[in-house]
Amino acid sequence: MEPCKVTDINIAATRELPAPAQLLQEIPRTEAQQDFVAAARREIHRIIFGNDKRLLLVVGPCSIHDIAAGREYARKLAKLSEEVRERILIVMRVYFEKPRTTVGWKGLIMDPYIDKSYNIPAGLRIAREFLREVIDLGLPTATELLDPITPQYIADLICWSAIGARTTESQTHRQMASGLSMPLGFKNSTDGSIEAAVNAINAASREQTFLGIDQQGRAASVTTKGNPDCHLVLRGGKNGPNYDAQHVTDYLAKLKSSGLVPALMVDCSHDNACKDYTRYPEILADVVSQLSQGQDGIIGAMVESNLNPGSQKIVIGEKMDYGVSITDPCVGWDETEKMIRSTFKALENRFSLA
Ligand SMILES: O=C[C@H](O)[C@H](O)COP(=O)(O)O
Ligand SMILES: C=C(OP(=O)(O)O)C(=O)O
Repeated sequence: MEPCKVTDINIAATRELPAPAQLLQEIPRTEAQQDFVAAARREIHRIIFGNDKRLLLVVGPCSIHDIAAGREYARKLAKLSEEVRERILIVMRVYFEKPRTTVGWKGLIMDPYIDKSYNIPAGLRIAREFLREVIDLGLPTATELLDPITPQYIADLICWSAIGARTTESQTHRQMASGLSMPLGFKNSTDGSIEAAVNAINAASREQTFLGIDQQGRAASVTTKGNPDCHLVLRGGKNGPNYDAQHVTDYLAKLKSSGLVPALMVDCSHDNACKDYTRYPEILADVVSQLSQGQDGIIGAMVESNLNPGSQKIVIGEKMDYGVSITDPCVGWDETEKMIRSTFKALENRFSLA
C-alpha cells in the first residue's frame, strides 16, 4: 500500500522567483530616482505632521493593467501636478496588487498578461520598470502593498503606500508596515469601523520581529524599528460613507486620545461613493470645503481616476477598451483635471490665510 501523502496535497505548482537583489540589479534605481523618492517621502511626512499645508492627493487608476495607458495617464498627471504643486502634492496611484472580496484578477504583478498565466517574475519586472518611468516624470508613486514578499522587489520605488481595508486587521500586514521606509495609510475596515486601523497604526509604529525574506530571497527573521509615518484613511463602509465633518471630527479625536497623530486622508472612491464614480467630484469638493473651514486634520484625499471613465469586465482573449479600469470604476481624465483645478482654486483661501 502507498504511504499516505501528508504534504503538498493541494499544491499544483511552484515556480522559482528571482531574488530581490537580482531584480534590483537587473532593473536598478538611479541615484536621481533614489533622491526623488527620499525627497517625496520627506514632503509627505511633513504634510502628515502638519508642517506643510498642501493637500496630499493620491490619484490614479484603481489598477495598472496596460502600461501604454498608464504611461499616457502619468504624463498628463505629471504636467498638471507641476501647475498645482504650490497647493497640492500629487502622488500617482500605481497599484499592482488587488485584494479581492472573493476572487478575481489580482493585479499586474500576479497576472501581468491577464490570462491566468500568473507570470509573477514578469509582473515584478514590468512593475519595477513602470515605477521608474513614473518617477522620471517627476511624479511620486503610491501603491497598496498586499503580499508581504512584494515590498522587497519594489518598495525602493514607492513614496507612499496603503494597507487596504481587507488587510488592516492582519498582523502580517501591520508587521510588514512597521518595517517599510515610506509613509503609509491604513484604510478603515470594510464594515466602516476605524478600530482595526487605529490598532494597526499603533502596532506598525512599534518594533516588531517576524518571518520574512532578505534581499537574497532567503527566509529570515526580520526585526523592525517601527514606522513613524502611518495614518488613517477613511474609505467608507458597508453602512455608508464616513467622510462628513462629524465623522472626521470624531475620528481625529479618537486618534488623538489613542496617542496617535491626528491626521487622516479621505478616499473619495470605494464605499465613500458606493463605487459610483460620478460621485467622486462631490466628495472631493466636500473634503476641500472642510479644509477651507479650518479642518487641518485632513491631510489628503484619494481618487480613483483613469484616462476614460467607468470600468469594464475582463474577457480573456478579447480586446479591452483603452484607458478604462478593469477593477473599480474611475473618473475619466477630463473630470480628473476639472477636479484638481477646482481643488487648487478652492485652496487659495487656506494659503492666503496661512
Ligand atoms: O479597489 C479595488 C476593489 O474595491 C477591491 O480590490 C475589491 O474588489 P472586489 O470586491 O471586486 O473583489
Ligand atoms: C482596494 C482598495 O481600497 P480598499 O482597501 O479601501 O477597498 C484600493 O484603494 O485599491
